Amino acid sequence: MAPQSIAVVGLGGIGGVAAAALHLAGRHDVLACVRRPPGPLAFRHPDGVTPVALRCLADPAEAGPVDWILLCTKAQDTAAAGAWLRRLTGPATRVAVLQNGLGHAERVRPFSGEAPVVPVVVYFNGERSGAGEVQLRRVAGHDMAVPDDAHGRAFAELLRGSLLGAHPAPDFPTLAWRKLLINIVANPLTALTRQRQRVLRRPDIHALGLALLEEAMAVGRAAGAALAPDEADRVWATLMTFPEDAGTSMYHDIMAGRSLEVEALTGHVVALGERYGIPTPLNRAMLVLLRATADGIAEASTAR
Ligand SMILES: NC(=O)C1=CN([C@@H]2O[C@H](COP(=O)(O)OP(=O)(O)OC[C@H]3O[C@@H](n4cnc5c(N)ncnc54)[C@H](OP(=O)(O)O)[C@@H]3O)[C@@H](O)[C@H]2O)C=CC1
Ligand SMILES: CC(C)(CO)C(=O)C(=O)O
Repeated sequence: MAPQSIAVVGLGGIGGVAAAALHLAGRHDVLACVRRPPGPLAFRHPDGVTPVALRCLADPAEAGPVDWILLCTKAQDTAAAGAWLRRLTGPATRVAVLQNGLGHAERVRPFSGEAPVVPVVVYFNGERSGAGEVQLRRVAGHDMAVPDDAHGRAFAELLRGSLLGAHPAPDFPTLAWRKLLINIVANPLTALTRQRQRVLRRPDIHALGLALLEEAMAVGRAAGAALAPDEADRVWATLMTFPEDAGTSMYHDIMAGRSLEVEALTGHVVALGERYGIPTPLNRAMLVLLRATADGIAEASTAR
């Protein structure tokens, strides 16, 4: 693959790790599109800590079309990043969406038009600290999964030689559902308890998590995902392989008083449950708590 121009939109946990890894690999021209230019960044990864000096733009009006856009904002911030997507998209642009949830292409099409979209299931854990550090925590298995088509394979090739890899997966829709299952338990349970993933080791949280998963799995199966009969146990076993000192993206948001990615995760499962006539009372209860918490955060930030 010839050197590509890559714009990473959103330099948080995931965007920070992706931009740093691609920049360090040195094969491509990486630009970070941010709201506020960050100071110097230190990239903490399994092999050590490396300083990275990323080229940054803070004004979409200064951006032009690139080969690849990596959209790394929260799902609810996609529209706010629309000005970046419009300016960065040209006839040869592909958009990789590194966001949790489903429906990646539908979220970005209003802003990137006909550009091919690569939905990316992200498995690695990324954390951006206020101290100018971005940290990659690896999990067992692949860092990311993409559809096994020409654009997905091109995304995997883009990352070749970097600290991150993407696996082109023929059963991508089921993998995306499996990831959503992880997110409808790990994210709300860490955020609402304000504890990192260690809290998932509690037997009472385990029991609640399995019950949330059983409801969501019924919805996933109705939506066509090929989930195993013992999928809930498998999801929990996967969660137990994650570092217990890792947070989740929603945990970091609640601790920092930022908006919460509620509707794309628990909200989506509850909405699909309604569509298919599948009851999801426990997820609905989580949704009420998450929405009330998110509203409280918004009110507190307006009052400041
Ligand atoms: N963190 C993780 O370990 C994982 C996260 N994910 C998913 O990846 C996605 C990204 O999550 P994560 O990296 O944790 O989120 P973060 O909140 O850490 O980062 C999101 C970034 O987007 C930026 N942003 C928001 N709006 C705009 C805008 N209009 N223009 C430019 N930048 C903008 C924010 O900027 P600012 O700094 O100014 O607020 C922030 O830096 C989410 O969908 C999440 O669920 C998936 C797997 C793991
Ligand atoms: C896998 C997990 C729970 C942790 O990285 C995640 O997807 C997130 O934090 O949003």
